[in-house]
Amino acid sequence: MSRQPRLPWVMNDPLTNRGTAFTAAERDRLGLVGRLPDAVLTLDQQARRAYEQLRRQPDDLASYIHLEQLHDRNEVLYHRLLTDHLAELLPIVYDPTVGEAIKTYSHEYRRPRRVFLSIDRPQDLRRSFEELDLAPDEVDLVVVTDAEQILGIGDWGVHGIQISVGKLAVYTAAAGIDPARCLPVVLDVGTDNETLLNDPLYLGVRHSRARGERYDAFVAAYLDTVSTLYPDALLHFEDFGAGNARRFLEQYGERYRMFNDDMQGTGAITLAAVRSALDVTGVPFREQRVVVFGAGTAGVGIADQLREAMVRDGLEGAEATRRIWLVDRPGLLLDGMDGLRDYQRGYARPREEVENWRADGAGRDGVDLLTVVRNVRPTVLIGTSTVRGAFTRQIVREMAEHVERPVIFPLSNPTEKIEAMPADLLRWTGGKALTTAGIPVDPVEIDGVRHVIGQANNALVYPGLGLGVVVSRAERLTPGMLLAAADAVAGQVDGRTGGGPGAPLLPQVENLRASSAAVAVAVVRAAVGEGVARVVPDDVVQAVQDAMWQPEYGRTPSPPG
Ligand SMILES: NC(=O)C1=CN([C@@H]2O[C@H](COP(=O)(O)OP(=O)(O)OC[C@H]3O[C@@H](n4cnc5c(N)ncnc54)[C@H](O)[C@@H]3O)[C@@H](O)[C@H]2O)C=CC1
Ligand SMILES: CC(=O)C(=O)O
Ligand SMILES: [Mg+2]
Repeated sequence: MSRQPRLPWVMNDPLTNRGTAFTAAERDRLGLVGRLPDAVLTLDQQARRAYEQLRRQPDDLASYIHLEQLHDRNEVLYHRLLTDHLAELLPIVYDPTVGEAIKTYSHEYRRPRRVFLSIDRPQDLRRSFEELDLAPDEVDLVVVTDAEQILGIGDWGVHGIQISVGKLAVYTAAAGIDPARCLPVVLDVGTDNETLLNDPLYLGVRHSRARGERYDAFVAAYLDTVSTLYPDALLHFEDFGAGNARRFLEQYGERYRMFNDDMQGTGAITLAAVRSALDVTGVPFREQRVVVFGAGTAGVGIADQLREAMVRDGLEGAEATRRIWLVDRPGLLLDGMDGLRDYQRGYARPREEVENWRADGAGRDGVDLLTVVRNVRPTVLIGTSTVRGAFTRQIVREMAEHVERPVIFPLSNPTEKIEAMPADLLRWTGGKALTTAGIPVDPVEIDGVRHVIGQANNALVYPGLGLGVVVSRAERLTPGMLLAAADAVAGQVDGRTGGGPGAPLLPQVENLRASSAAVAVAVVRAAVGEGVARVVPDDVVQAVQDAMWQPEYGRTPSPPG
């Protein structure tokens, strides 16, 4: 006689489990008699208990682990908690704590979440999805990383699965993307992180990072497989290394419904924040001088979006490019420099430009950021370098000498990588700086004015963008849809003239659900306008509301088969 010692399927699957909220009738029907204590709790009561347990965790990493365990037990309850305490919990399940969690993944490992693809087992790629048993129309979103540049903390191999998980948690919490219709994926292609390779508990494939043809073929096979199996899904790329991110978007962006968050999402949120800042300064885009420190995936993605904004504001392409200066490890990027990456080349400055800067410190070893700021007199300074403290007091004061309201965005994540804390930027400029940061930071009081700092993190834009794609079933993600998303984010802010001194440049995380819905509406309209929508809702606002999944127990799950 066969025995079934395991818990019934319904409690093992976090998408169907309700724990103590199963009613007596459900317990009877689903084989749960005697499996649960007598009381039947409401979701509210469960959420209260879960929150109390969370509050007892000693630190952020412990809170992250606690929340992930809940995520693995009961998705509705997990998302209910996240939705109820969004501003408090986003920094735990996402940036910055997710960075800590990624570093310790092999040691803190409890349960796997979804799809691990090993470059050493390419024959398993298709099967790894097929055995999930999802129909072609049952997947809205697939977030994939190869973990080469996780946030600003570098190469973390298979640990990168948690950035895919974290990004998806935000999609659901912020924009109500149904968690049952999402897949987090890691392409485990090896790692160059020697700490991991030498750790006996490391869970990924134990060799250096595959590159070249083998790697490219694996990514191509991934794209072919997911787009065939799930033809409606948005294929989100996250935290690939500099170069690969852009290369894949350029190579495949026309063929697949693809989105690179670090380039396009970051570009869009930064554009929104600059737009809000310019509402305060009153100086148009075409007159900006932009210095980007850290010319990688995010930095050049931002440069591209700001350049486009200047073109829309009346400049020729070449004129707009001339208003952007990129600074990277060798200093200001100059024509003919050794090691210039192809995506940086278009922004490299003519060497003649810096000839007269020599006296200011532009030596043979390159032109450093201070010298660039002194000579360029930027109106906007962006940090995407991963270099903590790179925006020194001297550099910031120098910038503030030449411009009334310096716009300074230190965007590197997590906290240990930020170019300057907004509180310092405000102090050093007597409250004049218009600033945001990639991480959440507390308000700062300067001379009696309370400055609320918006979070310039792509999390403020990609959830709404994704929802817009889901609702419109757009064939592609177009530049017009990205621009609409940025405009919709900026439109949530009172242009500070309305908001008053110290008001944030971006919508507050507390309002993220409303803001994401507004972004989705704008994205659907843009998709329709550009002719890429496969669904054209009569009432876009209502269609977006209707599409937002709510963390509630719906119909009783029925047994499979
Ligand atoms: N706030 C947001 O929404 C986002 C923030 N980021 C942050 O931006 C940072 C960069 O990310 P990615 O662009 O993906 O990485 P990346 O590796 O593509 O780019 C980093 C760039 O900074 C340069 N760099 C490193 N050290 C430098 C130094 N000492 N001086 C000048 N340049 C230096 C590198 O050479 C590289 O070009 C990370 O901290 C990441 O968290 C990235 C995406 C979104
Ligand atoms: C926010 C984000 O995507 C990053 O830091 O990579
Ligand atoms: Mg990223």
